[in-house]
Amino acid sequence: MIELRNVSKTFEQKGVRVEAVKQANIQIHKGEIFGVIGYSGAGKSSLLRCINYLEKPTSGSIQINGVEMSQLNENDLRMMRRKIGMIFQHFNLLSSGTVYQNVAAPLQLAKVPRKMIDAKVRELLELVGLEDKEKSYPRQLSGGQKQRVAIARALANDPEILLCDEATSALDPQTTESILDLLLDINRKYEITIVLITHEMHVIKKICDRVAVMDNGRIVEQGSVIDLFYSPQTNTSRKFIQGVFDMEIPELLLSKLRNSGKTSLLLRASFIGESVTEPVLADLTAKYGLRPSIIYGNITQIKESIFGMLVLHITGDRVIIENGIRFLKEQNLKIEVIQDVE
Ligand SMILES: Nc1ncnc2c1ncn2[C@@H]1O[C@H](COP(=O)(O)OP(=O)(O)OP(=O)(O)O)[C@@H](O)[C@H]1O
Repeated sequence: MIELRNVSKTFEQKGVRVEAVKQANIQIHKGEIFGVIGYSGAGKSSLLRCINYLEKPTSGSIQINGVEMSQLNENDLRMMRRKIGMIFQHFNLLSSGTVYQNVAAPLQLAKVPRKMIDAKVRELLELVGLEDKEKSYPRQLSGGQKQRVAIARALANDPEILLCDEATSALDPQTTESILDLLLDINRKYEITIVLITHEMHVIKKICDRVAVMDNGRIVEQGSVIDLFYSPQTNTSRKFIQGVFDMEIPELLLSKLRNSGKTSLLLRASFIGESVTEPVLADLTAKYGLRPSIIYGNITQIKESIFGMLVLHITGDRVIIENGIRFLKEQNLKIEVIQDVE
């Protein structure tokens, strides 16, 4: 439903050209949560703002439900933007308005009758859990509550798409969790397509179905979140994953593992779903006489799937180890040799 084709955005300021987005190609399906992850300056905000034409792309095409955005006049664009809600890192609430007035504002702009506005505002405040705050001003609210008001406001015109610009970056971890739960809830209840940008893999892992990784203006990798964890193709992705699985092996341990004579390998075994690892390792011992030791292990939930990773140290005859690795791969484990520590 959202299609970006060869989208580029170049800024020019005082003779300096910055290519913020370079040739981006993305298709976002209706009802999914799509994340864009990248470090500061990667071009995420520029890309997101191109979707609703807050930034006009320098070149390329953006289509929403088959409508070419560059073909819309000002009025059509305004109507289209009503179908695209947006929330921001710093909430962007009207400080002089109450919670009620903030949520009602887009409905008033759209000239919705007062009675309908009232019913809608109450429904939205209930959805975001702020029924008792309608008379409060933004300054009287916590960060999490402000973001809830912003979400209610973004949903006022029943958008089909919600764009989230680092929506949880200013929040503490616990509040982040509750806002992500709310976004997930909204996505399921209303089947709203959500596009979010973040620099935190945790956010991607918790709620996104698919992800694009941005580096220096380019999309360097995209696909399902689980595939990204299972089989990252770029160093940028690997670094982001390391933020979730801090599996750097201490040098002190590596030097202890370096033994004499036998082949000594460090393997990373990744698995998805219910592949239970323990019997697999026990079978490896029973079948091949190999006795790997577990150096590191982690298991986590990626949206509705289970993803696990083990780092194993294995010693023995190289041919037997190779047979053992083949056996592990047959059990649906992804095996990578991280280091030959011989
Ligand atoms: N309006 C603008 N004028 C000039 N340069 C801009 C403008 N907006 C963004 N840029 C530049 O484009 C590049 C990408 O910025 P952008 O904000 O899109 O990245 P980002 O990944 O969202 O980073 P952050 O997470 O720090 O916001 C940066 O070099 C930035 O300085």
